[in-house]
Amino acid sequence: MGLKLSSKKRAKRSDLVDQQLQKDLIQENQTIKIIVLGTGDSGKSTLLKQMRIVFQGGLPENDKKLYKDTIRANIIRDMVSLLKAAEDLEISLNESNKSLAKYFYSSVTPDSESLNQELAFQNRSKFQIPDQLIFINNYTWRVVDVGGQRSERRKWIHHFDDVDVFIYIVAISEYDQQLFEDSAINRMHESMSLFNKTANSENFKEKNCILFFNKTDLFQKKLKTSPLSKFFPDFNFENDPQSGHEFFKQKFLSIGRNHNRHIFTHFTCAIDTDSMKLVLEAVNVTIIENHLKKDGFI
Ligand SMILES: Nc1nc2c(ncn2[C@@H]2O[C@H](COP(=O)(O)OP(=O)(O)OP(=O)(O)O)[C@@H](O)[C@H]2O)c(=O)[nH]1
Ligand SMILES: [Mg+2]
Repeated sequence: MGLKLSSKKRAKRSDLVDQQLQKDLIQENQTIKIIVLGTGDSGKSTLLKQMRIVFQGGLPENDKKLYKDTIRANIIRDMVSLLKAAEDLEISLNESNKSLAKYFYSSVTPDSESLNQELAFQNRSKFQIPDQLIFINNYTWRVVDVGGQRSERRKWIHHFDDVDVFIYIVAISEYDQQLFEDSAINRMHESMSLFNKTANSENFKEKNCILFFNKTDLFQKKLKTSPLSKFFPDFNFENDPQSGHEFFKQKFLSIGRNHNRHIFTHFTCAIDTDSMKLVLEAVNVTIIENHLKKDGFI
């Protein structure tokens, strides 16, 4: 039959299929799926931006444009809030402020907004690109960045399959703040309870974890006026950053520690690219070692 391949052709085709399968396997082996979790505002998306700056040499032009529009929209929205508050509090504006006010009010009419600006007024999570690729030498990090507020967390489960590395971010400066979603709840308590739920869940309980204590810059500043013991009465140490770091590190380690995994900790200021470069290089080593161990290479 004409449709039958000669045995030589069949062998060649089979070789090609084998080669492709091998290529796919290598490609697959070298893709590392990383999920970044933590409560709202802890710094997850900022960490991802720094990963792209440090390992990819910057952000793509399209993203920059989107951020520019978002920043502009946020400024306008916040100015309008301030102006409305001034009105409510009967604070009178001088002439130059009045013309500025007119400009800001007119900027929020629907027909004067670009599509991006309009989008910027919606929930910030809509701007998050949940799944981003970062190329580092022979490896591809597939980094999943989710929204951390309570309403966003129900979507997390869709990203839990095949996770290789679990990063959890705590905003250490939030020890004296209440949740945006529920003003009766302390943000640090929320973060500890969320860490308990996720780190000890079926999906992650045997996975190594990289734990970031972020916003150390704000933590340092805040301690001067907002004593830690006021919010955590079991903090019986000097009210200084080092003691505070150690205190929260032990709290989180005691929540997540078990015999099947390591928890690697880092204290970070995610908005500082120079310091994040060093942290992310250390994280890269941890991630590669983790990957090689999983595949039985070391
Ligand atoms: N001062 C300071 N600000 C930070 C730091 N890390 C992040 N931020 C700021 O904190 C805000 C929230 O950061 P995001 O990265 O958007 O937080 P997120 O965890 O992605 O928040 P959601 O997506 O809402 O869950 C942003 O304005 C960041 O610039 C830090 O280490 N220090
Ligand atoms: Mg985010």
